[in-house]
Amino acid sequence: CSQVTGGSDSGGAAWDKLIASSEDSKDWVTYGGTFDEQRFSQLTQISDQNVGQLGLVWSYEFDTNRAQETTPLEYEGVIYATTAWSKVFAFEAKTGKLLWSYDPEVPGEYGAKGCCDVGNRGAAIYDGKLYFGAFDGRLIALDIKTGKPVWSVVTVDQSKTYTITGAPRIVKGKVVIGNGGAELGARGYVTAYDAQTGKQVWRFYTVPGNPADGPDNAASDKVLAEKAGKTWFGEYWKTGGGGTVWDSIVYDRELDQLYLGVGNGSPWNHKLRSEGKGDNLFLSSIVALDPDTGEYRWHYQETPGESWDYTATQQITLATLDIDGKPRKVLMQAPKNGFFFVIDRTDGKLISAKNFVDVNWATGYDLKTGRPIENPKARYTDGPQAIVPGALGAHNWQPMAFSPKTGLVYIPANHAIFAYEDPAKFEVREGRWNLGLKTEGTSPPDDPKAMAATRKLLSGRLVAWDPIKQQESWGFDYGEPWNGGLLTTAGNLVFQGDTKGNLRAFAADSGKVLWTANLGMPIMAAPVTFEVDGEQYVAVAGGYGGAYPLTSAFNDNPGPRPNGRLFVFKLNAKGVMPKVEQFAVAPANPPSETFTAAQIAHGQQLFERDCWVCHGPGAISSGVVPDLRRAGSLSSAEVWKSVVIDGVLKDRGMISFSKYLTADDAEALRAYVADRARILKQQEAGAGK
Ligand SMILES: O=C(O)c1cc(C(=O)O)c2c(n1)C(=O)C(=O)c1cc(C(=O)O)[nH]c1-2
Ligand SMILES: [Ca+2]
Repeated sequence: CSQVTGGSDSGGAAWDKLIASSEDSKDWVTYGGTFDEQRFSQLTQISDQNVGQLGLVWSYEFDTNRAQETTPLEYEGVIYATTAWSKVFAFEAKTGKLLWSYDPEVPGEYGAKGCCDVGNRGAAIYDGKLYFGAFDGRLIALDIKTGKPVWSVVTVDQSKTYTITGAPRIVKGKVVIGNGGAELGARGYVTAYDAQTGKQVWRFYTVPGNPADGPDNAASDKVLAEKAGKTWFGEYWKTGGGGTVWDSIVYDRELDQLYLGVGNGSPWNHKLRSEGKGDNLFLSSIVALDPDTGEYRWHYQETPGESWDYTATQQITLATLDIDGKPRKVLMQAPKNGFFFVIDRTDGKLISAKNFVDVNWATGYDLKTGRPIENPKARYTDGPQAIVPGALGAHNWQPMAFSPKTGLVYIPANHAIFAYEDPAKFEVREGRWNLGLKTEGTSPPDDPKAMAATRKLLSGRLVAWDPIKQQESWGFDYGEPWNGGLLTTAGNLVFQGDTKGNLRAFAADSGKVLWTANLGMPIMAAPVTFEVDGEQYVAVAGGYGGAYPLTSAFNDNPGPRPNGRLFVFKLNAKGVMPKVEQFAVAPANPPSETFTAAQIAHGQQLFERDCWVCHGPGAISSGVVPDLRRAGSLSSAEVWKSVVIDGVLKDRGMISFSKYLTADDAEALRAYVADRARILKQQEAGAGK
């Protein structure tokens, strides 16, 4: 195995400078560390011999307790970190001194447009500027020295439910950015802008639009007309079709090619999206483009006719692997659907695919056709099905890492099942979730024994995967899914954080745990490493949120959550871990009044339609947003209505639902949550609390 190096890039002096610093492991200048997104550092000062002496240099408390997903960048002694709500901070790496910060002031109500919290995964550095996407769809360029805005463009139709959570990528003088929104209804695309001016260069739509509207006048017109259009049926455009590129965008310098990781269908349910017919290109695909023009080169579709939120947006890693005695230029991906893909990046042909976790939707891949061999029941067309991996994915946005030294890929894997069922009726609800699934009647059971049995089906694992043999080399188990992203180094190390706040260093070859520090809060983000003045540092952001905490009733800690923090380590540093405030959990707060059974039942139906996606199934929250069973507002019909109908908390993301709910509906919701609070109170009393 070897790193991807060389290539004949022609992007001018600034581009050459970025390439040079990306290849020098001293700085961490791109999202994935290098252009090949291996998240492998050549630095060896911190190694398997001395990692036990790693200590805290400094930490910095951010001003938000929402999802912290950032991969910080480090360039010439300065760390640049993004936070939830798309804020940016610049620190002197050695001391933690804040040099500047920038808040794009994303309107709080925009939070309700996100499927999966208001996180931001990172920024891009180029030619004296720092580029990042704001949650409300803006792409912003800051002066890297001062943090002052240089230009800003709106990349989406802000009247719709588009969001940006992913990092922009730099390609030869252009900034490329995608967007998210396919749970609510979106048509995916990426856009390239001139890095100097913010002027649009090209746009590529990943799925066809409404044929009645004619071509888009975009780089994708030809391939959508000639190839993709034929694979769609019905009135898919009513919900946009999906295919959002919300995370991975990778530039291949050897082949001068851009790869997009394309997302799930909108709605999820293939039957409702496309009459159950057709592959629906380019959903759940990796698409290769000409980076100069945005024109299509090839694609490989991982999940044809996607129906489970199986995105192919997950990290795309480039490498050269020796396969059957021949060096092959490959890309590797461990997408949501649970199979590890090795793909020839010269032509998009599937080389191998093997499941890296338990899966039941398919038994394998036919290497001749490149298609999955599906379990005939997986499409839930004849009744509900419990499918694994579920919508959370066997692997989500948490970055994986590849060490050319060990030849292993380190995957932060989830084991999480999901029940899919056709709805009785599907009506598009503009601005809200449009999955095309039955969500009513899917709340978790109250019986603690049944809850415990379900909880057992959820776990996580660090999988050290051999991509040539397509088998696990070693693994490390976690009791919960949603653990942190990965970093690997030439010092034979792998770093990963977990949901319990433990940051560990493992021996990259054997998996032996060599060092652990507890940061006092869950860690989802990936660590990075860099060198300043001859000393190697490791940095990672702590903080919880994102898709799993919001939509799961099985979080081990109901919150409220402390603010996220950036932590920086080096050898022999003696900094004391900050005392992270652990908030007391408020007791259940059922109001004394009684509600009718009809009210409660109606409220449950509405909750299971509109509320669970943030406040948790059965109103059991992760504490990332409030646990309503414990909320003060529950005691007062008036206060409750002021929130749900009048939108008094819209600046915190809790918009007015007056478009979707009447005042009577809001009161029914209060009745349901009150009932949930009453049950929680009984459980608390039973537990002697
Ligand atoms: O379909 C989409 O457009 C879209 C967007 C995003 C996003 O932008 O964060 C996520 C997802 N899907 C998704 O399926 C998912 O599991 C997910 C997790 C997260 C997160 O930040 O924790 N975002 C997203
Ligand atoms: Ca999605």
